[in-house]
Amino acid sequence: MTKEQYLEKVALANLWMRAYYEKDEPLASDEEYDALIRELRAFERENENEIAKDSPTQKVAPTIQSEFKKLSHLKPMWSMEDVFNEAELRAWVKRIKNEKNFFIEPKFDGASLNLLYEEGRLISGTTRGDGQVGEDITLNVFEINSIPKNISYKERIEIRGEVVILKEDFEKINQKRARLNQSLFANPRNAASGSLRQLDTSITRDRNLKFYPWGIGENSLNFTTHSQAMGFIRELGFLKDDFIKVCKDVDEVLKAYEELLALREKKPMMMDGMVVRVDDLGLCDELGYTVKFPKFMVAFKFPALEKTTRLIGVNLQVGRSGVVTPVAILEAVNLDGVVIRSASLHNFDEIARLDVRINDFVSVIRSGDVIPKITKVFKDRRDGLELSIMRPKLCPTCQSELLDEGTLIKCQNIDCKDRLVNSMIHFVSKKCLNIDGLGENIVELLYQNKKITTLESVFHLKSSDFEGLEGFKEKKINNLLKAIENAKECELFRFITALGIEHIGEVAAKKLSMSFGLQWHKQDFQAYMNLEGFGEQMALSLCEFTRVNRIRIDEFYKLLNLKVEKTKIQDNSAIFGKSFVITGTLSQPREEFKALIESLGGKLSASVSKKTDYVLFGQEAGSKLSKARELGVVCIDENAFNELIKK
Ligand SMILES: NC(=O)c1ccc[n+]([C@@H]2O[C@H](COP(=O)([O-])OP(=O)(O)OC[C@H]3O[C@@H](n4cnc5c(N)ncnc54)[C@H](O)[C@@H]3O)[C@@H](O)[C@H]2O)c1
Ligand SMILES: [Zn+2]
Repeated sequence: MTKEQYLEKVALANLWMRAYYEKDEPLASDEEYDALIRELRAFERENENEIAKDSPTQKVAPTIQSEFKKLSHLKPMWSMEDVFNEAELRAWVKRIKNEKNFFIEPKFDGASLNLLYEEGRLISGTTRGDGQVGEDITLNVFEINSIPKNISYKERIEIRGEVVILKEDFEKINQKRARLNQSLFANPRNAASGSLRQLDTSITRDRNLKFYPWGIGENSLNFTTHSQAMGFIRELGFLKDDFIKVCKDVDEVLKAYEELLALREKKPMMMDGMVVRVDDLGLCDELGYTVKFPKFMVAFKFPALEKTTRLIGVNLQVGRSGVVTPVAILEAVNLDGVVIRSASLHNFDEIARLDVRINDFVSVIRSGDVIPKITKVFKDRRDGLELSIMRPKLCPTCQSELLDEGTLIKCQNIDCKDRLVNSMIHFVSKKCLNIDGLGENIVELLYQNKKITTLESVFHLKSSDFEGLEGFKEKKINNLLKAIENAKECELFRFITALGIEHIGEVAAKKLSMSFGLQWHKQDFQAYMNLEGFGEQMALSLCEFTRVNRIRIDEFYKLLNLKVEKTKIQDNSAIFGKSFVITGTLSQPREEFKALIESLGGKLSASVSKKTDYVLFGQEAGSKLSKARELGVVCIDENAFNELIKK
């Protein structure tokens, strides 16, 4: 590398650092950034006199420009040296000339936070910043529940730790940001940092952040080991992870690493490695610091779960409802042992929002979910060879014209092969008719051989249909036919779920089955609307589906012998057949009143109309009660209700 190339790379690394620390919007994946830093270090080792003053290797982080007031730390904060394998860990051990008593704990992937307590009161909270000066985010810090505002220790002390976001919350926040057309957080770390470094404290409150202490700055404690000191700190009311211990030698550290790595999927927050540090504080002092990190500790990194790859194409999949879903085809990339070749793009609006094109470099992450996601498109790396992803006009399977509804694009041909096959796969799946032995591949095979053509045809399958099909021996055929026979006797709600009606999942199917039994498909809009938890979309979808399929469902019944569990209803009660609306806060959860009313043959509905018989109201009842009074509906409180049902 020439000096010029070196300086260019320093500038690029600084640009990436700024985007990462200042905007929480990385321009590269960690892997790429780390590779760049390794190149810089290699040059700097060979050319000690040429090291650029502003090289990222010479500072914890750049001085952050933001809208926050700046606050100096009493004691500096540091970055941490990485080791990636046993050899590098052992090399570090050799360098520090210490082979025993290592404190280890998870390295959560979040944002560092420095808390200052005086006289037992939380005074301020600051980000790490450039290590000397951080951003004053005290107001936001007060919104984090796991940070005690008062502690029993009265001396002045700086407590440092990691603010993390849970994986499930990360997914939820990104889903919400996608809906609001905002850029996604690339990873939970950026999300945690972004949630702390913003001016609206209510956002911080809503994000359910957690704080885990890992260190102490300014203090006048008198402990001889880090483990003792942190034990004391945690007792002041901070969160504690289970996986914290002192290992007596390097072998134990290596064992702990394997154990912690095995816990990675299970932990509710992201970990990017295990922190290993010298436990003896006297020795730590002796070892001291470089310009960038303590010499007495390292981050023993885990394999990356987020990487940069290239989008090389888009596949279109037609689901059972006809919705066409674009799936990104990626240049294969290994995320912690799993080779990723595709990622869902959800829909065409998502593609437009990300402005992702074929040949783009993208960042993919596997967080809590199994399905990898594209969180970033690196637009500044485009070279002009990118191709736009077009909204399709024709169904990729049956070539019929697609209906473009905006967010969703649908194939409307009900005989479209993919629609049929996917409907059948759903129909026989575990949550639906649960026909063991009819997996995806077999459904495809039977469809291709024209043995099943409609949902009904599954029930007409006979031994001879399997003749000549690969892999089907007598026993397998008999088992499958037996499973189909059994499925005929399944519960009604499974059958309703199996039909795959839009917006009607298992819970709604149960409700329909409980409320209307076998007549569930002969109700009107208002009857569906009156069901607890049913909204307009669901009711409309049911009306539309049953209008078209009413006779078909009756024909189905002739083939099947469905079990109906209807709520046992007391038909002689005083409220039999009466309709109720509940409003306000009652002495018991609403669910209990609902169950009681339903068991006595009463009906519940969500809104008040002239047809409502009773409004049961509790504390702080609002507009529903006033509307009921206006309409002259009988309004009763809990006491009156109890009297009524006694009759
Ligand atoms: N993608 C990019 O463009 C880009 C840019 C800059 C940095 N980065 C990434 O950031 C990382 C380097 O950042 P860094 O210098 O802030 O270091 P770091 O995040 O790797 O390590 C230091 C930090 O670890 C945290 N930490 C978590 N658990 C800890 C524990 N138990 N004890 C002590 N500290 C703990 C602390 O907040 C501390 O500040 C690298 O992974 C790098 O790839 C990426
Ligand atoms: Zn089609």
